[in-house]
Amino acid sequence: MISGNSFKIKVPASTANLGPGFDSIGLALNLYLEIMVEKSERWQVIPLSKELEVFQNDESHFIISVAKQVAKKYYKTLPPCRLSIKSEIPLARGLGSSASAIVAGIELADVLGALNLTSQQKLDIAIDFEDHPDNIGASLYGGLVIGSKNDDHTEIVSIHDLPVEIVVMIPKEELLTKESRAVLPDSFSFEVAVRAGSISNVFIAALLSQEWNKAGRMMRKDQYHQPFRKRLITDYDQIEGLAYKAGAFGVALSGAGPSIIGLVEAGKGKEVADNLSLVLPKMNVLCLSIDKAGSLVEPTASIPYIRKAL
Ligand SMILES: Nc1ncnc2c1ncn2[C@@H]1O[C@H](COP(=O)(O)OP(=O)(O)O)[C@@H](O)[C@H]1O
Ligand SMILES: N[C@@H](CCOP(=O)(O)O)C(=O)O
Repeated sequence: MISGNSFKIKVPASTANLGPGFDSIGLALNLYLEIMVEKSERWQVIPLSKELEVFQNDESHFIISVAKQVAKKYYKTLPPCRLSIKSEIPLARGLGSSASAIVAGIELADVLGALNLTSQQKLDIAIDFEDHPDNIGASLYGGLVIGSKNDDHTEIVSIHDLPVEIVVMIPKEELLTKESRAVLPDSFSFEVAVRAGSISNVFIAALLSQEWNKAGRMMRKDQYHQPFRKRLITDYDQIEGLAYKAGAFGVALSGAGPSIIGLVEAGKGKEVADNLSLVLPKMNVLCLSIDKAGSLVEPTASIPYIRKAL
């Protein structure tokens, strides 16, 4: 439990779906949203990253608004603070920036309102803001998460020892998740739903048993969203081919896009990313690893990170 007048919140980015795990599978990435929080006379936001300068700098800021809504659920009022925010997570590129912001808002409310929420409670609250557990689950728990949202409860399994690196190919253009969800069908036939579910099942089983090529084949066969979203992504098929050729065992749209991920066996990511950046000069190609900690809160006195209540 953090007390005192200043603390820091750190939340990882995430990539969702990994192809066939639509709205269910997420992976936390080592790119971070970081917020220094200090008590103040009024709510104030100081953006420390250029990309964040577009947002409101008062209490209408998204992260503060989430925190206030969470506090209200518990009949609490939060004391005003100054938030100095920096972020390595590009906005609207399919790397879960909105989920990271939501998780940061929940952590903010938890500390300032002394709510002492468990991870499961944070997850159930986060689901009210973003209806699918893939990104928020990964940002909260770290690692690989497989989640299922049901009427009153969200179940999550999180796995922290997957020997995989992630090469992310990020275009300059943004694509809002809302727009990318708008091209998806309203329903599937029973036959397609069964096939799509079986592909997702084999994918996750193959990934966990480290049958990399089988996992990669299943990523390519996704039926839920990629066939419909590909047309929104410039040169998807060509980039997918280049990523396989460079050594990725599986390639997929990152979340709702437009970024594309290549999954690579641990230790080979840098070489694959270096090769891809040569052939994709217009994209920002990063070699990332899996964040294992999930969201963290630490006092700014710089004592080691404190884990949240489980
Ligand atoms: N750090 C942040 N501060 C304020 N708003 C944010 C932040 N990060 C994300 N958002 C909001 O989330 C939107 C992007 O969400 P979304 O379309 O779901 O893409 P992403 O794939 O990055 O999550 C941004 O345009 C912004 O409105
Ligand atoms: N399952 C969601 C994931 C959206 O991720 P984001 O990082 O693009 O917000 C979807 O595919 O719509």
